Amino acid sequence: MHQVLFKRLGGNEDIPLPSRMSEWAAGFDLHAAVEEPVTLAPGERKLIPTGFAMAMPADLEAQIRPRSGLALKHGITCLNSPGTIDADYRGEVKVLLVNLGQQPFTIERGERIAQMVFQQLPAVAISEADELPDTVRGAGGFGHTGV
Ligand SMILES: O=c1ccn([C@H]2C[C@H](O)[C@@H](COP(=O)(O)OP(=O)(O)OP(=O)(O)O)O2)c(=O)[nH]1
Ligand SMILES: [Mg+2]
Repeated sequence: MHQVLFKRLGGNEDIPLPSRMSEWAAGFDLHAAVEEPVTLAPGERKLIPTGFAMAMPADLEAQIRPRSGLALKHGITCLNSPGTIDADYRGEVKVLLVNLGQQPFTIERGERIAQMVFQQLPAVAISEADELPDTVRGAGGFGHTGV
């Protein structure tokens, strides 16, 4: 079990910490810590605060992903999906929402706007090489096997 610390930031005692809505949910839902309702016009993007900062073990990352219900019903998604929370980030976690729908969408304080999924990262060390090992695919990509 990985221990992740959430620190509620001042004035947000009423905002729930990220939580799973079902026992085996992959994502912890994030709540908007906006002081007043915020409206996104069609095509508009805004950075929405969540009211907490966090600390997780160094081999974890957290991904901020859209909620499919908001995407389907209102065209609301995360512009930088999936957003990346680095293990050494101690600032407020924020969600970059964009309205791809055709109607304005208003975010109320406390509303669930996105979800956070934790991932374990492999240890990686990079080194420069003059040659790379051959493969059957080689440099083929971007649909070279057909559609
Ligand atoms: O949706 C997001 C994406 C990022 N962050 C925070 C946590 C993350 O650790 C930090 C940096 O994010 P990222 O590496 O994606 O952005 P960057 O443009 O590379 O900024 P930096 O130079 O600060 O790494 O910003 C969020 O709160 N929400
Ligand atoms: Mg970065």
